[in-house]
Amino acid sequence: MSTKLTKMLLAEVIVDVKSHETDRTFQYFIPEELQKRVVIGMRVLVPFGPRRVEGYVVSLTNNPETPLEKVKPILRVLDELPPLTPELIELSDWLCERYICTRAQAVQALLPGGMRFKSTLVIEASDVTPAILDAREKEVLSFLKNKGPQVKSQLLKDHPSWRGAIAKLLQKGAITERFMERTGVKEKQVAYVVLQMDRESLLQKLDHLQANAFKQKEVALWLLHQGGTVRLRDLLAATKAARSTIEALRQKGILDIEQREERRDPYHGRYIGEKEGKLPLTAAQERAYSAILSMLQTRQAHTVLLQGVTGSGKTEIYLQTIEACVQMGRQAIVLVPEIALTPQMVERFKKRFGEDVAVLHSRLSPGERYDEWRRIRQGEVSIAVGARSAVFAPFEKLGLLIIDEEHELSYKQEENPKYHAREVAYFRALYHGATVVLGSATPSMEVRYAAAKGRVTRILLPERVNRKPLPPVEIVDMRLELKQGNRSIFSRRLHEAIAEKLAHREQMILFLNRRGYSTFILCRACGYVARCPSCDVSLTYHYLNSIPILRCHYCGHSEEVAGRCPECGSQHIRNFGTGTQKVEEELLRLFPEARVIRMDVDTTATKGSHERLLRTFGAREADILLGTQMIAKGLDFPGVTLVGIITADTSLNVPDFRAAERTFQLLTQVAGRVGRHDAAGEVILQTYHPEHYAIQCAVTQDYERFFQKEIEIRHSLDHPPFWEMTVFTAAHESQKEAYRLARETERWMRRRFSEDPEVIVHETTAAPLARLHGKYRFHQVIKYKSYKKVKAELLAAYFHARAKAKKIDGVLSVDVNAQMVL
Ligand SMILES: Nc1ncnc2c1ncn2[C@@H]1O[C@H](COP(=O)(O)OP(=O)(O)OP(=O)(O)O)[C@@H](O)[C@H]1O
Ligand SMILES: [Zn+2]
Repeated sequence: MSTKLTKMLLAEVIVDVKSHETDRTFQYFIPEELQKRVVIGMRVLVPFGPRRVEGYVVSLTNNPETPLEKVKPILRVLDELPPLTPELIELSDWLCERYICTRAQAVQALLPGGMRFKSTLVIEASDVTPAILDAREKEVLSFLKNKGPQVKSQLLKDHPSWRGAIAKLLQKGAITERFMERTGVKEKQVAYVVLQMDRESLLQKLDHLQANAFKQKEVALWLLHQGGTVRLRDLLAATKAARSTIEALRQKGILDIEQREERRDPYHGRYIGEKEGKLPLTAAQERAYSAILSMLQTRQAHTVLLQGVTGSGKTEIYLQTIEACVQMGRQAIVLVPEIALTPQMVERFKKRFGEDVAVLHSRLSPGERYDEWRRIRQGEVSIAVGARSAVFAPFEKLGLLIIDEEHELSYKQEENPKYHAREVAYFRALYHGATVVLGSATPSMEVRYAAAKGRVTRILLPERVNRKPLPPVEIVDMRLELKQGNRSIFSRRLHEAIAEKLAHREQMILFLNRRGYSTFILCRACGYVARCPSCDVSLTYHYLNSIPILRCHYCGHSEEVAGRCPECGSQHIRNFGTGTQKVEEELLRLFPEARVIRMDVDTTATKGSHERLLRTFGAREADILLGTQMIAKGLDFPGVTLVGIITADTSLNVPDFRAAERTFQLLTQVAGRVGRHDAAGEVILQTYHPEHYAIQCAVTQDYERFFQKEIEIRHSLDHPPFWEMTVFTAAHESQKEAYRLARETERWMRRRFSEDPEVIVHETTAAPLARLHGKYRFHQVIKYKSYKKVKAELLAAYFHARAKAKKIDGVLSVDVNAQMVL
């Protein structure tokens, strides 16, 4: 026994349990038979309380923390290759520290979601029926008997009032609980038929078969003809053979059936054979390319801001620097915002690099994601293109990390860990001595300011590749339109332009950053506005299969539209404001001959719909592409000669300090969709705020002027990039409790930092979205110059207030380096 013990090694394991109390590593011993496979970074199955959960080995040791008899064993190893590299383990530690999350959350952010091992607590009625049950208990029991086994947490969520009854029924033995386990996605195994002998021996063998075995002969010869290995499914389909025929051949040793792994390919080998060569670079591109290349060669971490107007050929620079990087034996990651939304981008990478590219984004099935991820982990590809989470692509020799449209808010994750892809890229660049390239026509204030301070190298591409000027932008003041009696969505100018383009068979893009039919409905008699019962927002009017319906864009609540005001009974209840559905309806009314494609969250919900709509438009089978911000970036259609901005004001009215920046960026991006090719283009911009600097600068597409103006405002208001901002959000059904909870963090931080000029502790205030999902929300904002200084206290304040939150059933969350404060 004792000799065995000295041989035994222990593993320090992060367990998949969602709680700050279990946020440390646990020791497990490594059974003899798993000695070889339990290595650092490996995913294992371990017992935890009554459950079996997934865990991640972060180190190995021989020093037990508790008596060895009490240490439980690792049950199983879940992968062939450890999914976490040493770098990723370090990165997960950094994520915890930087964004205040649990270690399990940090590790899971690094791995493709589908591979997680899940165990869920299920309850069901037993055979025991106790004599005495109260009404509630009877209700629960009959529910379970009718509906069968239920996931406990879900049931409690749906019926919070059943909690007590369920506990009592468990005590009485009337219901039982058990863990239901589900392993995550696995390699896809496919049955193959493999010939077991060479041609000569096969022909001999077939000669000796009985004369009536002609089907067996036919199948064997077909297999020989196919080269000896085919999928079982294909063989059955091609030869129409029965299973028994195959079995007979197998028993004679002529063939065998093997399970082989088959990669799921989200792009089905598309774009193969459509390889595209590189373009000769323009002088400006060449300068940018050489600058990035020389940084790559230093093998030191560098950051470049590639600031190029729309159509300046940034993508070509990405492609060529990646090629150079791969030739150096290193790897590259390219992040694009919501890649599923830019199939044109994927296409360019696939056509340039073919099989050397893995694509990662949320619209892939879990199996496809897992396989693409494994192609990266196993070193089969050198390039990963994807949305935010692709920044974690498990490459081991990273050279280049490119973030396209660097200013996009979607690079910040809104759930734990609330990381910013740009910051993760910096971490990885430092680890690997890699270069980070941040590309944008309208850089974020943070990055442009860092360039001004010399922390980031700025490279400018001031002109479009083809020297085409940026399109002229014409402002239409909608207040004047109204004064002059035009109540339509379209100004006379825009109306005219649409008619003219239609007559010339030219294409156009119409932009409105608001989906649904109208913004809200209002009773003109009493002022009643239909609001969500659980959120502090008005409901949006939609048409769903031509039936009007009211919807909450935050919680998904929907209800019928009343014909009369539910408050005063008046019939003067009308909808106000304009969404994409209403614009579409108006277009069809005013221009019945126009072929319109509407693109927003509602029309692109199904897989592939986004790509299909864009392809239709690209093939010029439609005249007008109408959409939300989904169509603002990355698109390049030569047939488009007009961009119409229905209203520039939607993002301006958002109660957030980035509203002006957002508006300027969006408008510049949309305007950039036109005039990129031979045909001249124009932009018509409708607004009620023509004098606003964000709109004025967008009209002249003058980024630098915008930056100067905005940076002054940020400075005078103590906003980022001068200060970093962390936000505590407290939520509770009771307004008072929500406020008190947020106040806890304020008090804590004040006590530590009231004298410190480099930390600003703001007063607790109601959140702009003051109620959501039935809970009141309060914000408490901390601003500081150095995260290092506040880190420990932020964490302490969070733990302190979270303990209170637990007692009163409230929710407390913290967002470090918050991007949006809603
Ligand atoms: N060196 C080159 N020679 C010829 N054409 C080029 C060259 N570089 C880029 N192009 C073409 O110019 C167009 C614009 O380039 P690209 O899409 O790379 O610009 P971008 O800066 O990424 O634009 P956006 O930010 O608007 O998406 C593309 O059609 C591209 O094929
Ligand atoms: Zn709601």
